[in-house]
Amino acid sequence: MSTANIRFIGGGNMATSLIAGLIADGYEPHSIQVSDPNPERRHALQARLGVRALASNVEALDEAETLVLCVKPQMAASVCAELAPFLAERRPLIVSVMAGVLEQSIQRWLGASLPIVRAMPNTPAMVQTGAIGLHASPEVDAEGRNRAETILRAVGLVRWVESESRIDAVTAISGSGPAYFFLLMEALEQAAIELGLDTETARLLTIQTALGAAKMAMESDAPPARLREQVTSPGGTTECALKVFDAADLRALVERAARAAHDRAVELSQTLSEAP
Ligand SMILES: NC(=O)C1=CN([C@@H]2O[C@H](COP(=O)(O)OP(=O)(O)OC[C@H]3O[C@@H](n4cnc5c(N)ncnc54)[C@H](O)[C@@H]3O)[C@@H](O)[C@H]2O)C=CC1
Ligand SMILES: O=C(O)[C@@H]1CCC=N1
Repeated sequence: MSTANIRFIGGGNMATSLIAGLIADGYEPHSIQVSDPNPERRHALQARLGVRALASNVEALDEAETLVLCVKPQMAASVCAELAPFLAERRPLIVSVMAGVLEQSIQRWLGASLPIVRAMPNTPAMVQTGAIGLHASPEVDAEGRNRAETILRAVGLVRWVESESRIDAVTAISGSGPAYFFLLMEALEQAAIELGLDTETARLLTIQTALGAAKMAMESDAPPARLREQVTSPGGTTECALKVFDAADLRALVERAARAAHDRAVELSQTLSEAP
């Protein structure tokens, strides 16, 4: 099995991030095809990334070895029903990045127990710094697991999870996670402006600080708590700021936010598994 001929159904934000990351890793644009009903999306994908973008999902399947489902969860049932007659014989490996869509639901809509890998990537895949959780249905053989892992590893760090339900936890942490960090960046940038820095300086210092903290956390043997302590001089400035976060119980707030994302993924799984 090769990783060649990857087909994407749905060419929105997540597909664009994955395709951009794959091309940056050396995948040939002509080995990738994508379908999307939105002509602007198709134009952007073709112009920016050089991949073939089609209006028809069925036409995009042409010579598919790996099929990546990148539509919104609410579109999953109708898209699978449309593709079903064209997949049963070919049996490509199906990779679904859809949040809250169960492997069994996809198989039911496709009318066949095709091999499904659920992947939960995030948009930093675009810059090959994605964080990706994977789970394989029992139909996926070693080659299929290897292929999915090879494709996703091209765009970031990959971790397999043992049970499918853990994909909902991955969704809440790394799938949605970039938005949490972007929110913090927005807030810090705004605070910098309030404190008198010009807009460009506020943005650059904020982004570089986030990058530096992430790089240090990744490269250091010390856990984040220790790295935080190294910044926090007794009686100094950081201590004052952290006291404000503690008073608002930031940790509990973060846990509640992650749980809300997780619970929404579970809710989607349940609702969509009951869809006809
Ligand atoms: N955006 C993110 O950070 C992440 C998204 N995901 C998952 O990726 C999937 C896509 O999300 P986004 O890319 O953010 O959404 P999006 O709205 O940017 O992209 C969805 C694309 O599907 C297209 N589409 C609509 N109907 C279609 C059809 N019948 N056939 C083919 N394409 C169709 C739309 O035109 C749109 O371009 C979702 O299931 C989401 O749960 C997973 C991880 C992270
Ligand atoms: O917000 C969402 O539902 C998708 C899944 C993870 C990130 N974006």
